[in-house]
Amino acid sequence: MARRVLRLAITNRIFAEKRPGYLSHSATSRVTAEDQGLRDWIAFVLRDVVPSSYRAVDALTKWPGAEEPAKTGYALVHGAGFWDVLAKDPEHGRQFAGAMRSFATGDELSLRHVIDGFPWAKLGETARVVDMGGSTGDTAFALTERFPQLQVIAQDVPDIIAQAEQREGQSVTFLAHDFLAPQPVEGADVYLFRWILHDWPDKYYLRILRALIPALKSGAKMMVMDAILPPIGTIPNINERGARRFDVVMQHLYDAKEREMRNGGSCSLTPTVGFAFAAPRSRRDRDCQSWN
Ligand SMILES: C[S@@+](CC[C@H](N)C(=O)[O-])C[C@H]1O[C@@H](n2cnc3c(N)ncnc32)[C@H](O)[C@@H]1O
Repeated sequence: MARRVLRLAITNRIFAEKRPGYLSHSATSRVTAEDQGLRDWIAFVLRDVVPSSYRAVDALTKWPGAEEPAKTGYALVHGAGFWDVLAKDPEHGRQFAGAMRSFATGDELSLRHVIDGFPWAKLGETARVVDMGGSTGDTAFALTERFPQLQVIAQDVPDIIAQAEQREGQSVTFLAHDFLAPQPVEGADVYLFRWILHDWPDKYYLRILRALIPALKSGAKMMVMDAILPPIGTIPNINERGARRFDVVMQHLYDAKEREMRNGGSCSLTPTVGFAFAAPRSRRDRDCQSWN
């Protein structure tokens, strides 16, 4: 059986059989063996995404219009919502954080868009940045590496924060915090949401924003980094397909969505709770927006 499966894999350039009966690595199998993040990504797709998609129609039929992360194709497969499963299974959480790290290794989702997309240096010497749902700190470390004067606080759920490690010569503060609860870090200059709001249906999105408001000082910025769905057919098909694939996966995993450009993308609901639009900043000048 192994020979049959491996020979199928070889047709996808995974492993090679240069001499009949002798298996060797191909570039693809070698990078998979050596790159833990890539393996985490593959595990995320196979264990979380694909089975959830298979049950998505069942979930929509059972709970139409639910707007509940625990009423999804994912929940039908795993018996609970995505975030609840991760909270009980640290290895699953580690794997998800690894998958996120792996996503950021490609140019499209690179951390350099956070670093280059905003004039961080102009925030001043004592500026504080809170990375909401900041995982094990990749974004926070990228920011402090380039802008050592910034004080960056990475917040996430307790199990993820427990897995975060300091990096030599850099200092990031890690804080377990549920962003549905009132924000404990008051008066920061920037509250960053990188790949957060697209994980949440509107009802929860508004709860996240409302929980932040009492901590805001005058002039504080809320920075959102998410994809924005363009009007259909207005960008190259390969890019649009990628964005719409993410949109549908957000539904299957969390009953959430990528938001549309005509509604202000992932900033669409911010005016509802009193935020004002400041400026779009992105590599395409339109798919990341900052609000204050
Ligand atoms: C899609 S990941 C994005 C991670 C990170 N911002 C990045 O850019 O790679 C979403 C993050 O939100 C965190 N998260 C989920 N629910 C949360 C909650 N209630 N409070 C705080 N963080 C949460 C997850 O643990 C995860 O790290």
